Amino acid sequence: MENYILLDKTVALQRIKPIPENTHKGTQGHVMIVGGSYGKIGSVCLSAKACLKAGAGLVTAYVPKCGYEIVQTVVPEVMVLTDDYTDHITSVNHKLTLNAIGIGMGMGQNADVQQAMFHFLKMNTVPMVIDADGLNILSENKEWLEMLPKQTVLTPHLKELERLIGAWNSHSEMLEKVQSFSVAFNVVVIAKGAPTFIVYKTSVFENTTGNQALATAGSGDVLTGIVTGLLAQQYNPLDAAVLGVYLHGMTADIAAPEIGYHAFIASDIINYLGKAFLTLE
Ligand SMILES: NC(=O)C1=CN([C@@H]2O[C@H](COP(=O)(O)OP(=O)(O)OC[C@H]3O[C@@H](n4cnc5c(N)ncnc54)[C@H](O)[C@@H]3O)[C@@H](O)[C@H]2O)[C@@H](O)CC1
Ligand SMILES: Nc1ncnc2c1ncn2[C@@H]1O[C@H](COP(=O)(O)OP(=O)(O)O)[C@@H](O)[C@H]1O
Ligand SMILES: [Mg+2]
Repeated sequence: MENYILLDKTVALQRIKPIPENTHKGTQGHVMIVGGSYGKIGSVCLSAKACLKAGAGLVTAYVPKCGYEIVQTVVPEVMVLTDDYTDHITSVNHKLTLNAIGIGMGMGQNADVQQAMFHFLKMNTVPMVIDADGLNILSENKEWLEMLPKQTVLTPHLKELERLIGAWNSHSEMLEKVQSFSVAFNVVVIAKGAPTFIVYKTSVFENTTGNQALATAGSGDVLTGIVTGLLAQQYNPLDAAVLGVYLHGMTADIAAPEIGYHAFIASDIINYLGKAFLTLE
């Protein structure tokens, strides 16, 4: 296949940038992570913390009211804005100047949430990563895909991908369908699995890091936080996706000989992220 690239250390090294010595939190990028609903605020905590650990300067979580104390307690470094409603998001109102937005994890898909997503997409021009229920809502309303800012990053696992592009009969057909989808809507697609593929138009990157330790709740939420954090630091969307996937997988590769596959949880991806970055120093 044309433009088929194995995403290894060499490819990652070509894309990583050093953090300037004289930078400050205001220039490291401000991210808003939008998501959560009653019982699924943890997904936002994981995403927001991962985003900070990927180097973002400021992170604000936008959650329903029930998430306020949870996020403030679990991740004190993260600022919190709340929706007017208690259990789920009904609108995305903010006056922040943002560099990137990650949206969808734990958000649910009821009618209020879908309306909030529609009005948000109609006005938003900030670079975006869309995950989980954000993707499921787009699958239910495919005409909304036209509203996405160019090179929006979508992070479906294979089930979410099927909802978005329809079923496929072979691996090569899946990649062809993702490529056509990427061209049609000018989006970067992270097709998550074992392995993960990053597709932008005709380019396909096959990731070489990661292992079965990542098969654990919240590991995708963490990936969304990492990619959004990189996007806010002025990586272009494809580079943010490529580097984010590589580093996310690397955490599990570093952890495997130390703690094995069973006990590794999504918070460990966050804990090992520093060591993963160090492999690219
Ligand atoms: N602590 C939390 O608050 C958590 C919240 N989460 C949220 O829970 C909501 C539901 O997410 P789910 O992903 O479980 O729901 P989905 O219904 O989208 O996906 C799960 C289903 O897809 C199937 N599937 C097939 N191939 C798969 C693949 N390669 N990877 C994953 N699943 C595959 C699974 O077997 C399962 O039936 C999302 O909003 C998500 O963000 C989850 O991220 C888990 C942690
Ligand atoms: N066996 C595996 N090998 C490598 N990576 C895996 C494996 N299982 C899961 N992953 C990775 O873990 C993440 C799971 O994402 P997702 O299904 O969205 O989780 P969640 O919604 O619970 O956060 C993806 O990045 C996926 O590539
Ligand atoms: Mg997920």
